[in-house]
Amino acid sequence: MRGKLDISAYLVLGPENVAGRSVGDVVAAAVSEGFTCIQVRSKVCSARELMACADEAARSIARCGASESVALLIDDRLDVALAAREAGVKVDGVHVGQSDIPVEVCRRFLGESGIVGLSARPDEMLEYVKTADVSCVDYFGVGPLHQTATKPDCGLDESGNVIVKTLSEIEALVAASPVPIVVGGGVKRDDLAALGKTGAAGFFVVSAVCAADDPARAAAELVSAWRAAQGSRA
Ligand SMILES: Cc1ncc(COP(=O)(O)OP(=O)(O)O)c(N)n1
Ligand SMILES: Cc1nc(C(=O)O)sc1CCOP(=O)(O)O
Ligand SMILES: [Mg+2]
Repeated sequence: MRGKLDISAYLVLGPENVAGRSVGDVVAAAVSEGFTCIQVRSKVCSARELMACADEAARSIARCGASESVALLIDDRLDVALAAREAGVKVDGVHVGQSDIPVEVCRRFLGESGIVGLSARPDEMLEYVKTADVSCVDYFGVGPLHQTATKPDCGLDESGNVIVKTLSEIEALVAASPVPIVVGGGVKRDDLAALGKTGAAGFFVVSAVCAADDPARAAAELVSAWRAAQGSRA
């Protein structure tokens, strides 16, 4: 799976995001419409609840026949990823932030075939992307493109102001980064044409799919807009 990792259309979700639906149903809607990567992320679930969510997501991916092409990652929690694997759930890796388990430790426990995504440092991001040791990292998650209620603490500077990433900053990050970059934070369909031109490997969303009236339709529109953006590059 690591060699085939595709972060072009990346859904991040937990039970608090799905507006009364099930995580499994929203994952199925996204994967059946072409989403390529799923991350289970919850700031309210217990470890056991996260394991159950991962199981639900993995079953939906399997029902779509995509277990060998769509990666399933867990946000923050290497312990949950390993425990879920131990319980027979096909978890492919983790996405960690700067205050989570270090990427070297994630790599050691997940093995060479595991996937490790890392959020780039919000301060001095360009310098960080240029100089970080990426030997254990498969991609950088970068944001926010826009302020977002889904993660009110993202992009905050020392004074508590939200600093969003401009398209030219993203372009510079992509050019400087030795690993692919996926961009999120308030991303909607209308952002994708411009985002595609930055050279980012993909986009990640929570609410554009999870809060939509029709998640499958929203997912299909996002995938189609991203593909159109890729087609018009060059
Ligand atoms: C793909 C992707 N990119 C960035 C993040 C943010 O991760 P982090 O900075 O660890 O913040 P939390 O998601 O843990 O609040 C992400 N989860 N996924
Ligand atoms: C999990 C996450 N990380 C971000 C970052 O900028 O690092 S923004 C974000 C949440 C994105 O949710 P929505 O698509 O609903 O805005
Ligand atoms: Mg995190």
